[in-house]
Amino acid sequence: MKMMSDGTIPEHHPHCLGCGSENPAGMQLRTRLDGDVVRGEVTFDRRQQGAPGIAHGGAVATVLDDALGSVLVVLETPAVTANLNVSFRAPTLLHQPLHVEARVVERDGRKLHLSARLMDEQYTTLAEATALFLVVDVVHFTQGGEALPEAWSTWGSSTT
Ligand SMILES: CCCCCCCC(=O)SCCNC(=O)CCNC(=O)[C@H](O)C(C)(C)COP(=O)(O)OP(=O)(O)OC[C@H]1O[C@@H](n2cnc3c(N)ncnc32)[C@H](O)[C@@H]1OP(=O)(O)O
Repeated sequence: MKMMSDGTIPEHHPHCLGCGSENPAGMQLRTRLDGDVVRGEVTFDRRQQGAPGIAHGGAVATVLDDALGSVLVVLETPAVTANLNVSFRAPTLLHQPLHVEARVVERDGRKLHLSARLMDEQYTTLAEATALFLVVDVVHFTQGGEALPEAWSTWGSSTT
């Protein structure tokens, strides 16, 4: 389970490499690796609307969680969100190209402390998240009762 050779992270649901599913709620978050930081772009539309013309906070949180999930590709470590804290700093407008970034803050055994930010075109912060991800065995994902993508068969095998 790795990123593409050009540093991009496959455009479909980024932490579901090879599963073929789309981003949650139809959001087209595209991510790539820039050094140790996952960067991406997203534009919200009416499907993610909360107040008129403004993205729903849950949609904003979803994009941040999705970007955080992409960090797992960088770490080559299966993990899940245990805790996600989102601060909404300014309204996130629909139909505007936005920037997202996510990174590792600290790793402490199974605990991955990650952070992410959503910014407007001028890189003003709209929302930011801190998260605790916990490393799991890939078997965790079989609880849904569905077959896992072939690309996941070696996911986590290079980590302790
Ligand atoms: C590629 C596939 C997708 C990748 C994921 C993308 C992001 C997602 O959307 S994941 C979906 C949402 N998340 C989930 O469904 C997770 C559901 N929760 C679980 O399965 C479990 O609670 C799980 C695995 C997180 C933790 O369970 P478990 O492995 O038994 O850990 P547990 O023993 O309870 O806790 C381990 C440590 O973490 C701490 N911890 C656990 N949960 C939390 C929490 N919510 N907040 C703070 N600390 C926590 C515990 O206190 C403990 O700390 P310590 O070792 O210091 O005592």
